Amino acid sequence: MRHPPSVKIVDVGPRDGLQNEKSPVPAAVKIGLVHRLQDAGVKNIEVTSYVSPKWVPQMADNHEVMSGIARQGGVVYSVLTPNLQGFEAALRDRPGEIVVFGSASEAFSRKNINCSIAESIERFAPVVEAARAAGIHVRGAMSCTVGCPYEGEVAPERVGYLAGLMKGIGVQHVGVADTIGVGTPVKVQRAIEATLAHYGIDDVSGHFHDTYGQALANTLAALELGVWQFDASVAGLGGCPYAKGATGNVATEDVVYMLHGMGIDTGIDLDRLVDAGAYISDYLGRKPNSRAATALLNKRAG
Ligand SMILES: CC(C)(COP(=O)([O-])OP(=O)([O-])OC[C@H]1O[C@@H](n2cnc3c(N)ncnc32)[C@H](O)[C@@H]1OP(=O)([O-])[O-])[C@@H](O)C(=O)NCCC(=O)NCCSC(=O)C[C@@](C)(O)CC(=O)[O-]
Repeated sequence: MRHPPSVKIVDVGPRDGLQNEKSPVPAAVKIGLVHRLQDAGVKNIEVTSYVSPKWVPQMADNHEVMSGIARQGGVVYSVLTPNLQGFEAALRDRPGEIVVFGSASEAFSRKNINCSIAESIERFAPVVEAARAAGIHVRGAMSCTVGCPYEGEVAPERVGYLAGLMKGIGVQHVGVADTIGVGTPVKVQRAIEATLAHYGIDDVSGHFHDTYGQALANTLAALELGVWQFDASVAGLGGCPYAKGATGNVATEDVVYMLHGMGIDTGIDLDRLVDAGAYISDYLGRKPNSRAATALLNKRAG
């Protein structure tokens, strides 16, 4: 099995990781986290989202956070938005990449919180046209394409269907997302294969939550199909506001530890990444949800 020589990691901790926190996290702390991530060599950071503050109050400070970052050359600061209203607000904050999202399962519509595939595509299709006209790269998050809270397993045909729709409206890159962290390696591989019918390997990434402890195995399974881009969340921050009990993304520290152990370059300094995870975990008053970070912190403490 040949693995890619290097892997691109998008740290989604400041957005996906913190969006679910019950108590407000001050913008200054979020900015501090972004600074620590970039100091650790993370070149892709999903900073915030431009969504309804009624549904996701934690991201209401998007402008303050984006305008407070001391930007480093070579770092892409991405933001998530579901509609033109959010895109127009995001544009003034000069994001490097826009992430749009849609549900493969229509599950969210049943809770009347998100929407059906058709509704979500209708909502974010204008964002794609506008972002591309502005020269901004567009990534599509294909939520719930591995497992879904209401339907369980998602058939690969439905994943392929969603990927085809994304392609049809001009989304340049898609993330196969196990939003609730129920996936196992073979299911992940099937979802990725279905996506690869529409997108080349350079335009597909993996986004795995760790609810059942499978996220690292799922990352490896995707890597074995040639996927070389992954979302991960420092200190394993996060959960899903609409999926009760779902935990955070795979911890960036764990992914980096695994990849470096396999001789795969990430450009990330693991020790400094552990510092970034410890910084936000200290603020939140809990331990990092990362086995590698815990081991390294214990080692430091002697
Ligand atoms: C889904 C919609 C857009 C439907 O938005 P809607 O169709 O306008 O209807 P609504 O009733 O849900 O919301 C209406 C209110 O939201 C406002 N609104 C509407 N859009 C925006 C916006 N962009 N920015 C600011 N405000 C907005 C709108 O102006 C209105 O305000 P009001 O008149 O009541 O005062 C809205 O409910 C919403 O933004 N919900 C939050 C969705 C969200 O953030 N979900 C979590 C992110 S997805 C995720 O985490 C999964 C992912 C990507 O990580 C992948 C994975 O893990 O698998």
